[in-house]
Amino acid sequence: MPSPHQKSNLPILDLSKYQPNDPSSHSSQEFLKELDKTMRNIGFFYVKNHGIPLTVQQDAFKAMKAFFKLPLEEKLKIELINSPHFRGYTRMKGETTNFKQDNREQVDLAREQNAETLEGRPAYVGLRGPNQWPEGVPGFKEDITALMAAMTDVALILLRAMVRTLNIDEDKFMAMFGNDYGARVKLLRYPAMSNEEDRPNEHGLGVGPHKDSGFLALLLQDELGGLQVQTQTGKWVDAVPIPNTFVVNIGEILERLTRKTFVATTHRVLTLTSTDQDRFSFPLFLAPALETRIPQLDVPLAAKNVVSDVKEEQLLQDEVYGVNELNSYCRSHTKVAQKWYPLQCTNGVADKVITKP
Ligand SMILES: O=C(O)CCC(=O)C(=O)O
Ligand SMILES: [Fe+2]
Repeated sequence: MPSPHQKSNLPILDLSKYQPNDPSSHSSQEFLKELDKTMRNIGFFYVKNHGIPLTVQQDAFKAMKAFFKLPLEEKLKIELINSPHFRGYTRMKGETTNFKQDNREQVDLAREQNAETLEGRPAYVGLRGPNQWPEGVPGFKEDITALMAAMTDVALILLRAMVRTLNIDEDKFMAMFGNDYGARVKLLRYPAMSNEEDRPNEHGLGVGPHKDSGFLALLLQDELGGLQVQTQTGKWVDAVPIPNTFVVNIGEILERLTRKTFVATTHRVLTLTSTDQDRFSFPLFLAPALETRIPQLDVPLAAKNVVSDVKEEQLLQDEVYGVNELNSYCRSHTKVAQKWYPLQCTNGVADKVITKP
């Protein structure tokens, strides 16, 4: 079982203070100052007054719960293995993080895109494509899409604000990933420790320690808890659920870009022993276009000694973002990766080679 942890007062930022069209206003400046401080320290915070209506949040959660209640054979109709774009359903314990099986089931979705010809192109192009939508839950696509879209808007506002705190030209920065940014979501169900049918593994981790690979993640969690963040000194603290807030954490791109001025947050989810209810959450991951070469900004390497349970070799290895994203699928969804990318995912590491015709 994971080691004991401590509760902490993680920062809560008020997004209504920030006016993206008037970043010099007093309240915008206040928000940016607080954001800057948070980003340089824990790199993890709650956002309140985000403007996403409760009904949008609740409808999406209802749709997600209804999907997970469907019989397994129904869920398997949209299984991830059908999709070279890594979109679809993964059954309980079907994913691996930090070398351990996760205790969760999930649906992966992303911005709706057309599949592209792969011939003569880098393998990661295959990550773009359509979603698999289930048929058994009326209104599922609409409800999930509505929350996804609203969260993408908030994530983009936050990213621009983060860029602003670094004194970088926002538009120049944004042009780097243009209209083709990636916005992926996961619908997640973590069974309770007492769940007989889906008994979690004894290691007690819903998902093991990891950093998210993109710019940032925005997450809506239910009221049960279990999410934890690792501080830069290595302590695990509870991200206690706060109603009508979203949780934000920094991804690896911002760490690489800023030469560790911002450090990607290490986090994990515990399977709680104190509740007999299943936990649900809905993270959105904002990332650059797959082709983007991730530069390093002209800033000094931050002199920080950051403790993390995530090993360096699990982190971004390549300057092309798409190579990293495919890399992480090679590790987390081995079977799907072996079916669609057998050459590229040799030894669990995505090859840079152009797809063979
Ligand atoms: O479910 C959560 O609270 C966190 C999920 C997460 O960190 C992830 O899927 O990357
Ligand atoms: Fe995560």
